[in-house]
Amino acid sequence: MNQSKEQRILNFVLQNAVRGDPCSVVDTIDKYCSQKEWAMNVGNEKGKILDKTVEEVNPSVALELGTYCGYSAVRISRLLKAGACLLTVEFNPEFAAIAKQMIEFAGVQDKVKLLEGPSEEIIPQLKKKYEVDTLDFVFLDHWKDRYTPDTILLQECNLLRKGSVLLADNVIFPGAPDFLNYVRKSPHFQCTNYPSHLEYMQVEDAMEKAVFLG
Ligand SMILES: Nc1ncc2ncn(CCCCCNC(=O)c3cc(-c4ccc(F)cc4)cc(O)c3O)c2n1
Ligand SMILES: [Mg+2]
Repeated sequence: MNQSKEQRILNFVLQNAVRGDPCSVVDTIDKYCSQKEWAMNVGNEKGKILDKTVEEVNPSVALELGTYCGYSAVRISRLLKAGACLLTVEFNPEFAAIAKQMIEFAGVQDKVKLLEGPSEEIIPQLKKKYEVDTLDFVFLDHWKDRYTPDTILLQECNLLRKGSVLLADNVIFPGAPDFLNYVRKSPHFQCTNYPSHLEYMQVEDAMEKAVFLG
């Protein structure tokens, strides 16, 4: 049974990165995916926008939708203060298994909780099952046509508070036009666009920050 691309990425990290060093894990994934096999990690250019936003918000409780191999989970959790946590949601069991190993190798497992399942099922469970009050930061990087329904679901579940920050990947490519429309037209969000490029490519992309106004 030949290996998946995601397994090859993990193996490259296990053999080339420094155990317990999240930065070396992130850099090693970027090295592999820029030189050997493209993969849908947020990447280093958009990753720096993600870093700045996480540092600005300094969240106690963060949510990520779409874990994939764990690149952005490692990237986000390395910046979290003591006692803060990232809940990351992945519904593909194979990707979740890869991400779990990636997170443990990076040494950030105490800050990250990997939840397996579709966002639409997990979000309504966050308060009762995962003891979340409200979310300080949400990184949207899952199905692009789930960004809007899940943003509405987060509001319906009272998981956002005045000042909660949403950051969405890929709003240009592959694109999330209905999400841009929704948050930019809504009186409940203050939006900022960050032009960038698709990971490891010279294709235009962007991230959108949407601050919940209550
Ligand atoms: N509801 C729910 N709940 C939980 C979940 N967990 C996973 N999923 C499914 C997520 C499936 C992957 C999502 N990500 C992307 O599709 C993505 C694609 C590209 C891309 C692709 C082809 C190109 F030619 C160029 C660019 C680049 C990106 O940066 C992307 O993030 C879930 N869904
Ligand atoms: Mg993405």
